Amino acid sequence: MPQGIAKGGKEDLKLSNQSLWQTKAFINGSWVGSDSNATLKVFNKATGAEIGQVPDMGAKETTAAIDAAHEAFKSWSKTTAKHRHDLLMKLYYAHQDNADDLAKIIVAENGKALPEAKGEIGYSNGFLEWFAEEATRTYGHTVPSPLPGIRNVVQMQPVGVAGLITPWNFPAAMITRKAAPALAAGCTVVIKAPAETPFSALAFAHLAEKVGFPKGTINVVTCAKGDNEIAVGKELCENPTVRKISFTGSTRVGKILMSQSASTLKKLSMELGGNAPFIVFEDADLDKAVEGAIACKFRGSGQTCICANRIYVHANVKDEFLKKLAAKVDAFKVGYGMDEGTTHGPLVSEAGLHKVEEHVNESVKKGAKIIVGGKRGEGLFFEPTVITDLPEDVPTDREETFGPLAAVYTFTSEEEVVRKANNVDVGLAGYFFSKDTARCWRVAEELQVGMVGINTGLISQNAVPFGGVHESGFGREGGRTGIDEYMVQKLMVFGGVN
Ligand SMILES: NC(=O)c1ccc[n+]([C@@H]2O[C@H](COP(=O)([O-])OP(=O)(O)OC[C@H]3O[C@@H](n4cnc5c(N)ncnc54)[C@H](O)[C@@H]3O)[C@@H](O)[C@H]2O)c1
Ligand SMILES: O=CCCC(=O)O
Repeated sequence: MPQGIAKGGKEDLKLSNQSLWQTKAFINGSWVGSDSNATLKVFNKATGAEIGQVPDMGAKETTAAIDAAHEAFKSWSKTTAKHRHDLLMKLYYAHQDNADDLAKIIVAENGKALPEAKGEIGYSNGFLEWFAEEATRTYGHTVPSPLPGIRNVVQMQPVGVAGLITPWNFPAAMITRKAAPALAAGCTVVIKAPAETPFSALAFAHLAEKVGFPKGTINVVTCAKGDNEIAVGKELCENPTVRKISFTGSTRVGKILMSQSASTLKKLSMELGGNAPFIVFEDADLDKAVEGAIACKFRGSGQTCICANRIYVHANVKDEFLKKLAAKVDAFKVGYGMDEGTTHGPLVSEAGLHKVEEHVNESVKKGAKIIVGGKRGEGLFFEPTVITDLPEDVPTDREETFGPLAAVYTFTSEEEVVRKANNVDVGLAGYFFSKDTARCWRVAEELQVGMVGINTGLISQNAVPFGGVHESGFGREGGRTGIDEYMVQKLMVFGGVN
């Protein structure tokens, strides 16, 4: 249970590179406070210690950041792809050199355990490297014309200023997954840092400044949750200078941003919530399935958009699966992420904690059985929990828990489980375990999701397209097409070529 209470302030982190810890926002190449001098306090999610304050900005500062990005776009968009590649690689190496410190910043502001934070930094830095390389491959194409004397050329051009709105669950990786392709394409960016975890965003800006990104190419606006967050988001969505919005977060907020962006018809990428099914067929390798469920369900203490939310296990193997799963969950060491041996951290907020508690309590009230955990701990901690015997119409059927709750259902046929798996409005990730090759193809094709893990619980990689279908949003991040989200096709038709 929670350990290390009363520690976790910024000094405890003992950063080798203190300059990574920036406490001002970054606009037009300058570190600035808010116009009103208002600040927002940021807390260590495990210990409750205040770790620092950052400016609480609003629409006015956001407009200044957009103007700066617009000015910088004029020259940045004209740089060669090789130049952008070289600068992004410098940024990649700067991140690699500071990897340990960057991971500690994530532990302090997000709460995940240090090994997992290091994993996030590896993932995050990978986007810088990947998109540095993709910068040089933004090929256009030629099209044979049906008309005489005509030659068609399609060139890829950067869309313009991009507004990037990122969540707290991957404070570093969600920024590089958006900013790296944007910058590689020739766009300039305004990042709205999450209120819960602004320091990783500011460390990113600091390293970008150090390696020589020109002023205005990267701007970071910080703000508190509530009115200012809404004002910043609205300005990004409604300001006609911004030509692209990329958002990762809840479906609820994604819909608001999409409707705000309609006034200026912006190009959009929406990476929204999920409700991932995780299916264990009768013929699955159960040890591998348990390993996959642990990795996928409890990553970030269950606070990832691709976490398993509904674990369906064939009735004939359910008891064995549950026994193995419960033993592993029981062995977690929950606590402050910098403490030796900690495997899992707290939730990010009281609202997040409350949601997990509600999901457990409502399910139990309707007849579900708790196998492990089930209660709040101190502060923002919730015991890693396994429940089973879920009746019809429990919260996990309808929405993602976004917390350390493994809800284990049973099924008896492939048709039944695929139908249940698809019976949600969202479709981000899905997983299943089976040794039957034909079934693997069949179920992978039938699941209505953007990404499917077959005999694995880990699917995230910088080299593959990440994104969903239905109310999980649209657009793909990472992979070969990730840079296209920040580019537009320009058709050039040359006449008189006789
Ligand atoms: N897809 C994901 O990775 C992801 C990330 C965070 C939360 N969620 C989902 O959302 C639920 C609630 O968490 P939450 O309240 O942090 O999610 P949220 O969607 O409210 O917040 C996500 C991010 O969006 C920003 N945001 C919120 N309202 C905004 C607005 N009006 N304009 C501009 N930006 C705004 C915030 O910076 C926040 O960090 C979670 O339980 C989970 O289901 C999903
Ligand atoms: O939660 C959102 C992103 C998760 C991931 O990239 O693996």
